[in-house]
Amino acid sequence: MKQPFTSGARASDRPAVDAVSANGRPQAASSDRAILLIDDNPSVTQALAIAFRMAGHALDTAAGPEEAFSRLALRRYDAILLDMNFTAGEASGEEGLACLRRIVAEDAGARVLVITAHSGIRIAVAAMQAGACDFVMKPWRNAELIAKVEAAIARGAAAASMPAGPVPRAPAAIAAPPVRLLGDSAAMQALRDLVRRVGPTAAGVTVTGRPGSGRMLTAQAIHAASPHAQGEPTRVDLRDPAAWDRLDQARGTLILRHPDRLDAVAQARLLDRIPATARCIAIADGSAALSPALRRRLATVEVAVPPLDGRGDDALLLARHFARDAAARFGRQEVRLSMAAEALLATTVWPDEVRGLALAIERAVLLSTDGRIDAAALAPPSVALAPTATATETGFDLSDAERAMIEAALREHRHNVTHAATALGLSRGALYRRMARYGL
Ligand SMILES: Nc1ncnc2c1ncn2[C@@H]1O[C@H](COP(=O)(O)OP(=O)(O)OP(=O)(O)O)[C@@H](O)[C@H]1O
Repeated sequence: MKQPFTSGARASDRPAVDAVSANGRPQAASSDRAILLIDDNPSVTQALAIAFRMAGHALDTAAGPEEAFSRLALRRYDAILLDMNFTAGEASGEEGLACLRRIVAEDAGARVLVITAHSGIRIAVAAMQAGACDFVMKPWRNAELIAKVEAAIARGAAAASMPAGPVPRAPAAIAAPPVRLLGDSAAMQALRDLVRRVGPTAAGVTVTGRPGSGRMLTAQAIHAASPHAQGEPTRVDLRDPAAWDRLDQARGTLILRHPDRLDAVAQARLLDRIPATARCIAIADGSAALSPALRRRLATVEVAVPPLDGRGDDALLLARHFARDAAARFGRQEVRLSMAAEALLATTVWPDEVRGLALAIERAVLLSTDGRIDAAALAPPSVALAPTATATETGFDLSDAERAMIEAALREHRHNVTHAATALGLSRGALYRRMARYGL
């Protein structure tokens, strides 16, 4: 069971504030520290957001691991506060431990403080063993909690300026967010595991999969898990003759795009040009077209990125992530996906895989006027419920997707056909005809 949050911080508990505004209210000092709180209890997140703001720190919140990894992919946080249970009735701490292990595996420098129940010593110990840097027990005093977070950040900054370890880190304030391969499907968990295993080795790795599925992101994740992580990888698109000159200067990681599209002579030339000390990560449609000699150099291990339609609910998870990202980049409020939009996402095969999905979501965020994305906003005009469109033309399975979208829209609008039709971008008559066709 989750412990109730005690916000009973006395005035003396409150951290000092730097300034007082004209209206006499305390004004938040601005540190450039960014902290992420992962907790599903809105009263905890709201109370702590105020307490941290008073102490001069920005606090972002995530209601659970999915949102947390999305936020962690968008920016680097100086510290992360992690509750250990997210499901009602769950008190084992296993959910928090799994989340902690993934955070630390993807970013060895992450400063994670876990929040445990007052009797949660066993969980606190397991968390420290798994890589947490401190723990806080419920109920806490805000000043104490903030002091612990500040101390963790200070220790992190000191560690970052120490001589480099095997996978050195750049100082948090200037570093880009760590590479995060998002997705909770078994296929994506297996991909992350493989990245973790091959990343630290010197083995040549070829990342294969469909264009737009995340091959470059996977190559970057392998590089990020390697001993060369601090340096920028040298990228060479082998289709561009002018780019070949970069091969000669390559140090550390060399990311080679499309070696499989070279003919046999060019593949032999490539093998001669790759510096002996370079760690190669190739990106290819498949490894079959590589000559045996090049395969030995570039594809000791093949890492296959799964197609998006084999990743279950990941399309939805990614859609929410891209919506969050787009809203931040375009200066829009965060948008919500309607049930019909979610139904569409669950059944659509995007022509350009994850990139196609990201594009559709970004467009929908930009064009949304009411903070939500409906199904009609997601399908490009040529595929949106168009009677002439076919599955082969668009990759969009009309029979399944259309029925699911219509059912979802009707459910969402409590069977008000006019409202459901508007949400779907159809006239009432067109919706009635489709309802009849699907027996709805
Ligand atoms: N699992 C994922 N989590 C988060 N973002 C993802 C994921 N997979 C792909 N993306 C994003 O989708 C876009 C396309 O991915 P990426 O560039 O890695 O594809 P690719 O397979 O290398 O495509 P191409 O070879 O055609 O350039 C990028 O913006 C990438 O960050």
